[in-house]
Formats: sequence, C-alpha cells, structure tokens
Amino acid sequence: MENSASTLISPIAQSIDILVQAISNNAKVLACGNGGSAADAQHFIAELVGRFERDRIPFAGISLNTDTSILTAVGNDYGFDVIFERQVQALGQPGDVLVAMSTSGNSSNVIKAIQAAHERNMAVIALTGKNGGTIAGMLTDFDVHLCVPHDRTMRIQEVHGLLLHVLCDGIDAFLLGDIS
Ligand SMILES: O=C(CO)[C@@H](O)[C@H](O)[C@H](O)[C@H](O)COP(=O)(O)O
Ligand SMILES: [Zn+2]
Repeated sequence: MENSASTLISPIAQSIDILVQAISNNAKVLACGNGGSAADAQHFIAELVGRFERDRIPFAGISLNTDTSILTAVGNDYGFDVIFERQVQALGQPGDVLVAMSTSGNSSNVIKAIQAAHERNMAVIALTGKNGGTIAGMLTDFDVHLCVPHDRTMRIQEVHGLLLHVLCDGIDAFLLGDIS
C-alpha cells in the first residue's frame, strides 16, 4: 500500500486529467477486465453513469463485460480473445477513453482492446500489477499506467478498487469542487 501511494500519485493525477477532459468533451469511457477486474470495470462505470458521492449530471460510460449476449456471440463466433476488441471497434471514437484492467498485464482480450483503442485514437488508462506484463510495453505517451507494485492478484485488485474510487473522487472534485 505504501509503495503504491508513492509510485502512483503522478499517474493518478494524469488519469483524472484524461477523464475530466473526456467528460468535458462529451466523450465516453469504456472499461474492461476479466474476473474480479470485470466486477471492478462495471463498478467504476456505474459510478460514472449513476453517481459517486454527490448528485451531478450523468457521465457517459460503458462496461464491456456486462452484456452477456455480446460476450457469448462474439466469444462463440470470433473467440474469447476479441470480446473486448470487437466492442471497442464498434463503440470507440477518437477522444474516448479505455480503462483497461489486468492484474498480470497479460490477458489477451485486454491487450487486444488496448490495440483497438490505439487504432481509434483513444487514450488508455491501464490498471495492472506485477511488472505490468505485456501491457507495460504497449502504452504510448498519451496513455497512463497505474501499475500496482505487488505480486499477488488479490492485493493488486484491492488496490485497483481503491484507485478507481480515487479517480471518481478526483473527477467530482475537479468538476464540482472539493468537499469542505
Ligand atoms: O478475482 C480473481 C482473483 O482474485 C480472479 O477472478 C481473476 O480476476 C481472474 O483469474 C482473471 O482471469 C485474472 O486476469 P488478469 O487480472 O491477469 O487479467
Ligand atoms: Zn478476486
């Protein structure tokens, strides 16, 4: 936790900037991940579309792991590794943001979603762990890498959950002002 706090302060601030800019431009946020990270992705998007702590206008966001018809059709017809890529290709526009989560940094469906986001001129906020895996080497200067410096998936996920709340809090503070 303490290591995370010191290494992640700067990428947290960059992530909030990217998200606030996208929201201010009426762009949208797409989020994806597998297993526990799928739960994190839909949790984060629920807080954008619904609310975090304070009433405000809804923000545009879509979780790419919640539509079972899309997931089963694309998985069945094209393969599990393209379940997120296909949705980024269908929904992503330049200026949108992809929040991509993988504790290993090596899940092929998340990797392909990042490639698709780059092809559509979308910024990527990648939440990973360990050494960032393959994803660490794919990110550009327009992206942000929130890599939790820990080896255990559960601990990485716990910090990811905290980070997503910090991002929500930062977005609201920027757009609505600090809570006094
Ligand atoms: O929640 C957990 C473990 O805590 C698991 O469901 C975990 O998310 C799954 O094994 C995922 O498939 C792991 O994928 P990734 O984080 O390496 O991309
Ligand atoms: Zn878990």
